[in-house]
Amino acid sequence: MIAEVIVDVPAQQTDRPFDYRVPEKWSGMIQEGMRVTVPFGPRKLLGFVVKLKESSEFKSLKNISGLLDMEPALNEELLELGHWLADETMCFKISAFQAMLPAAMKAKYEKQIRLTRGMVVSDLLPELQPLFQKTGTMKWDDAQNNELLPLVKKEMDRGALELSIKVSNKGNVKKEKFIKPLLDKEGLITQLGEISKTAKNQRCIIEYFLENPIESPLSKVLKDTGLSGYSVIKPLVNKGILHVQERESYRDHYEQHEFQADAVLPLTEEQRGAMGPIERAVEEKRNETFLLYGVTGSGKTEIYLQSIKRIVDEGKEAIVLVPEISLTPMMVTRFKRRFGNLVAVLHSGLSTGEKYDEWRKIQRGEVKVVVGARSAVFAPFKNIGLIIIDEEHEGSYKQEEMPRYHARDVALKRASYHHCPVILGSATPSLETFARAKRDVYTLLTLKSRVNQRALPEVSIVDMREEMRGGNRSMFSELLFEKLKERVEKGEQSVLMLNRRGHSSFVMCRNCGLVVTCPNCDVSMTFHRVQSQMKCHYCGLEEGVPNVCPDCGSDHIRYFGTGTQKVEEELGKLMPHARVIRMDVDTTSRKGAHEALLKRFEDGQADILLGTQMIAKGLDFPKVTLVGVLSADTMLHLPDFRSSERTFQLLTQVSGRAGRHELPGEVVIQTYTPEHYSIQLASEQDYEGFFMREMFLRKQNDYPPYYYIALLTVSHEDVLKAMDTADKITTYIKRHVSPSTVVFGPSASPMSRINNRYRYQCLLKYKREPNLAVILKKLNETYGRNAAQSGLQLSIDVNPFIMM
Ligand SMILES: Nc1ncnc2c1ncn2[C@@H]1O[C@H](COP(=O)(O)OP(=O)(O)OP(=O)(O)O)[C@@H](O)[C@H]1O
Ligand SMILES: [Zn+2]
Ligand SMILES: [Zn+2]
Repeated sequence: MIAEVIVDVPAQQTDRPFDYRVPEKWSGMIQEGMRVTVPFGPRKLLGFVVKLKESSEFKSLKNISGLLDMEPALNEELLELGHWLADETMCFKISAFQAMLPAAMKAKYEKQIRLTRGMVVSDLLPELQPLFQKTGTMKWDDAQNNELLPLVKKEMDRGALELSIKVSNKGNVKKEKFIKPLLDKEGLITQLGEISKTAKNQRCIIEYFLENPIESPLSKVLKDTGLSGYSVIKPLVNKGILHVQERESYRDHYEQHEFQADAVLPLTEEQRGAMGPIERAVEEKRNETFLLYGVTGSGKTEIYLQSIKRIVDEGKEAIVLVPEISLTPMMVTRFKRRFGNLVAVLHSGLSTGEKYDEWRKIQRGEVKVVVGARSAVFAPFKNIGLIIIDEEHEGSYKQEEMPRYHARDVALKRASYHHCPVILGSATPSLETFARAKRDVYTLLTLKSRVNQRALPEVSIVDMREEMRGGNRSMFSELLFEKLKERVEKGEQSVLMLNRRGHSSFVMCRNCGLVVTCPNCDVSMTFHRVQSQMKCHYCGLEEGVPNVCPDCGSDHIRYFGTGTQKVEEELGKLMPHARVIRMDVDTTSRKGAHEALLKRFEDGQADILLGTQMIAKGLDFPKVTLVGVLSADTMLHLPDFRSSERTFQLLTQVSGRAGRHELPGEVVIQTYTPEHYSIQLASEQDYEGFFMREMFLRKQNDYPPYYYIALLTVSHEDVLKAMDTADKITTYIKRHVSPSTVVFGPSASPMSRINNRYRYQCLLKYKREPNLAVILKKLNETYGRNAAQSGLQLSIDVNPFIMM
């Protein structure tokens, strides 16, 4: 039997299957979708079996050298999905397959030294013998660290040792010992009588099993008895009193949490109206896409929960996608309380091992629901009954690296395979989605009011230019300051959002106005207070703050702008009594920090939650009655056609955090452009007004959803090379597209240099471009082929989400 294998080399030349012979011993076992190891040139590589066949057109084939899976890592559907993903997003097949699997299943390549066939340990130099005694191999790194390489080299030259590569999973399966008594109650009592009084620990263990005569993990036994180490158990195992078995176990991030089951809420009339069509689609196994368009706090999540309940009751599975930053403990709790152990959670806060374990639970069908960020759309369920994408407009659903996929597209593709419905939910749907709903491509379900008719918060806009003219130089307007103070006094909570993009602290010379920029990228360096360092957020460069201006030599060099740290400082000065929790990349980078901060706020240990965009979504705190936006317009002026849309969405979302429960809410938006329609309409919470206005502009400028776009970016260290290639590419495209497609460029990218690479781009706008796939493929082949040698990089983004 022959296997077609896609090997683990993400490059143009290797982006096709290679034929290998399946050794006789594996002929019944090997299946499509399994991971194997194969010899490839001088190396050994991981690969995916994509097809099994009887014969090959090639004569001399190498054998598959190892099996990494006992079950296919990718089932038939996912394998097919991988091919589709590679075609749609112009990525390598291997990148597509790996994107669908947890990181733990990527290959770990380890150099090792082993005895050459026919050699025995005693043939080696005496110093090396003990090291090869056990397995006949040793790790290259160990040899290196122990200065043994010269000896090893000698033996290799003489042919006694050889180098090999061990391919294994990056992550491992956790094993745990499980202990159970082999004797009944009476037996244990008898043993207790026989054991010496001084063997306290052994007695303690026996007494434990008298109380709990069931099998328990070693860790639990030790924890409950306060003893440590397996060594206290071992004598009892040797005596035949206890039995030990090592088995696989799962690492559970939520082990410490207890989730109490909660009641299903009786739906409001509006909610029932939306549930009806979803239920019918589920019943009829119809592949229908719904847009659940409901204002913030209208009870969308409750509808998700109840729809999923139906699916699970039928024995089917559901995928729920939530943006990474909304995947808060609060959200997880809602699902865990409803579905208990049937829920798997996948988010970036989990360790590699925890993610791997959640994935295995899904693959084995031990859970029925997965709640997760973008990549959870690839959950290896076999019988999907429903896919939900909450906050469907969110940018984090688009992956900004290879494969550049959008989770929404993948969800729709999977739903059509499984003949099941999809629910897209949002208070501020993306223009693309709402337009489709208006044209009846998607079924529109609307929730106009908040649950229990709670009013949407009242929004005031403050013109910061006038504050300035009035002599207020603080970052707080008088109105916002008054309201904040009032909340602190009344013991109510406030949320303050600083829209950070482009407004984080920078370092400037007050004498000549120079702003310190990154030497590798054309962006200003960001000042970080804690380490007193400047960082470039694009290339990662870190530098100390200069004492004198590099340009004019003045020592009046200071940091400026309103980073969250700066706001925190100012709050400390203005309202020394207020307790503030700050949430930004700096305070949440440690594992679990995000959760802990939110918990403190929820428990009422702070008056003000101050943060970046990450606090805008999903939070549902009863005592929050005020939301303040410090600078609404920082995103408005970015060179991206979606900047108004993003501003509108963000302001609406963050406003929705106020007054969700008994207490009414208020919102204060500070801005330098109060007249802008995004800000005006967000303050009126008028999504449809915004939609009309923005659609008009998109139509005028030939942008999505009227046109599709594709963005090609060329980068090279040599500015002329980058420019010249972009020019060639643009010319090629212009010559081959149909007349209705518009081609722009070549032009410098908005981020014209990142990490010392100059960037040029070419932009296509098209309604229907039958040649697109062929053109892009051709360009990829031509310019991707020798990427390593030429130093040229071409990135192709079909339907880009960020235009930089
Ligand atoms: N039928 C119902 N009866 C009573 N309370 C409900 C009902 N449905 C939802 N709620 C409650 O109303 C609040 C808001 O509901 P939910 O979080 O589901 O809204 P949402 O539309 O998903 O919110 P957002 O998108 O703004 O995060 C929650 O506290 C929820 O428990
Ligand atoms: Zn200066
Ligand atoms: Zn940089």
